[in-house]
Amino acid sequence: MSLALAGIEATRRDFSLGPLSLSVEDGVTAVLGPSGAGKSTLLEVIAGFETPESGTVSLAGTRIDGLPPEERNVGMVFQDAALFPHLSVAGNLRYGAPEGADIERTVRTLGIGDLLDRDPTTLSGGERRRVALARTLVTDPDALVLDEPLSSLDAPIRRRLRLDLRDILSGLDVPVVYVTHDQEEAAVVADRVAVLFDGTIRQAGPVGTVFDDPATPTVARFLGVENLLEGTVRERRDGEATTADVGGTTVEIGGTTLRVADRVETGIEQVVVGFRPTAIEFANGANAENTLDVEVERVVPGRDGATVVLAADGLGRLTARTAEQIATGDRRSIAIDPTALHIFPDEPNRCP
Ligand SMILES: Nc1ncnc2c1ncn2[C@@H]1O[C@H](COP(=O)(O)OP(=O)(O)OP(=O)(O)O)[C@@H](O)[C@H]1O
Repeated sequence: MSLALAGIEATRRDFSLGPLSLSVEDGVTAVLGPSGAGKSTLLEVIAGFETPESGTVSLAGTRIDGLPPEERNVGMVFQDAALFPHLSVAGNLRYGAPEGADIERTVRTLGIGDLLDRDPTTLSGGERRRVALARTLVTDPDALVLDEPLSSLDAPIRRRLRLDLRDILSGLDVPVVYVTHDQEEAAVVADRVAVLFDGTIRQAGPVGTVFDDPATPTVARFLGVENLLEGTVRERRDGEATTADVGGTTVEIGGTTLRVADRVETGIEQVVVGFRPTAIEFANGANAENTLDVEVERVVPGRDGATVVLAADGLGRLTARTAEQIATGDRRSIAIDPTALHIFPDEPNRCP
């Protein structure tokens, strides 16, 4: 089964979604984007609650965009996981389930057997999400869309449930569109990701590809590539891009040069170089590449080490993450692995 959107354009007062095309195969595709990007609007176009001005929505090759929501067989799980308060959990599951629905199997899959006699108002947030998902799954949908299904849950429950969701959703054999603004959640639950900004898809592909190789500085910044620096190409070198054989590109940024293992086409001079805070190492070895002297401006302790703001001559401020003992005012030497640097060649892709 595949779900395909082609040339979708929808307007909501001041907001325009699209033009947008997206193909979703069986398995989980996360739609990831900041608040107001149009993620919910996109789901509503798929489920039939929003009518686009142009474009088509097809399921298994058949157009469904002319059908009302109840005839599309697209299951939708809403953000607030609303259940019928006057029915028990079992009553909620039976309500709307088609003749012969395998409620028993869904109950087992979601591990909610103990909850069947409960009044929905007595459920915890996590339990309510499971029941809301179960209620949608018993309708045996041909496609499933979920709008931030784990929002407003406590972090530990969220972490546990997203692992469960991964197993449950990927076992369904239908296309699943999973909306979230949380990149970690997307990486755990989904196998593909589409990044939505200002109503358009900026990049779509396997989770690993999009996270490792963001297409533009805007996508990169959203995915945690916090250091983005504008520079000029000084040298292009062939050869294996390894530490032993210095291939790649040399970029000058404010009088400092950085070697990037990526290549840049001839003719492109102005680039943006990006790297994650974790790409910065506090160097001990003198022969590490891309070594810079920095001053520690700020240290913010965190769960996985500290986030550190560094002032680097010529480069401005950099953000690093480290478990090392470090204090404001320290002068340190850092090294940035050339293979951890991204290079964005296009002129319109300036630092966001
Ligand atoms: N019913 C509506 N009427 C008018 N404008 C709307 C309506 N629903 C959403 N919008 C606007 O459309 C834009 C996109 O909203 P949407 O809810 O799709 O974004 P989102 O990416 O899901 O955001 P969030 O992560 O905050 O839920 C926003 O600017 C919002 O204010």
